[in-house]
Amino acid sequence: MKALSHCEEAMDILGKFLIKYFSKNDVQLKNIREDLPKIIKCALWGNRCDLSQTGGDAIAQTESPLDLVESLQDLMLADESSKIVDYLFTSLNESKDSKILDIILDNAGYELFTDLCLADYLVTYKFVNTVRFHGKAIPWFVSDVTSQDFTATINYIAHTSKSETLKELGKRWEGYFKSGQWTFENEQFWTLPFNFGQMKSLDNELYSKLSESFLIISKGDLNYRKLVGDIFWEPTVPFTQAVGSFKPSKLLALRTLKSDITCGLPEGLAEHISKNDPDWLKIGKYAVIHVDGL
Ligand SMILES: O=P(O)(O)OC[C@H]1O[C@](O)(CO)[C@@H](O)[C@@H]1O
Repeated sequence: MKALSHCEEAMDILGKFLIKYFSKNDVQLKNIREDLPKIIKCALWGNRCDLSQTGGDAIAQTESPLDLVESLQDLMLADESSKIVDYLFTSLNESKDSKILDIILDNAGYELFTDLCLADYLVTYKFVNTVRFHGKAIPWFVSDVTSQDFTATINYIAHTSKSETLKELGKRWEGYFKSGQWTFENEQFWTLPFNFGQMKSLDNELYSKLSESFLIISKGDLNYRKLVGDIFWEPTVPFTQAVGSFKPSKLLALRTLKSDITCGLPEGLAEHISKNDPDWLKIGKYAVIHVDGL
């Protein structure tokens, strides 16, 4: 909760941006096309704020999240966000009313706030109709979201926060849960010692559930490791190949690098960075956006 309340200033900036947007009746598609990648990248960089990086001490995100997106662009080693934006826009014209977004969550605190903002943006502009948030059944990797964290976060934002904007946003989110448009689920698979490639054979029910999805978003470093089998791939091996048999639906992975697994990088980039920045793989400074199925 400290990690969340310490970031109130940054949350307020992002919250104001969204609320201003949501209250306009004449939002142009061209503005959404420009802003959607920024909201996606706010959720990406939210993954820097991870208590496992500081041995449990709260990290404060104090800068404007939207300014950060621009200033951190050079630290993105792969950025396939345009593929996902194209996919979302192309599908806007489909009359399907059952587009499910699944978000495989990572950390509570500021990161969860940015995930909720992204979900709200995608629901508000009808890119998806429902959202299933997948958290952990037991506490996991210091700050991973459990059901208690999830409820406490929405409660804090809707009722305790000092910002009227955040309160408004929190109440919108309570409404989504009341109506059943958003749900929180915490299947056991996420805290079992298996890679996602093993899901189909070990937890077919979950795999089938994810197969209904219009888009799956995987957050963070550990989920990414599980996606690519926790294998030391050559850095240039395509992400799609590293993901292997885990193909329930289209997939978007948002990860800041905190462990020594890489893939999907341009030729020579890994060698170049490791010369100048030997700890590059472990400090959450660099990031990737990878997609599969597109
Ligand atoms: O919260 P995230 O982004 O999944 O980070 C977890 C990562 O942090 C570490 O615990 C330490 O950096 C890694 O072993 C692990 O992959």
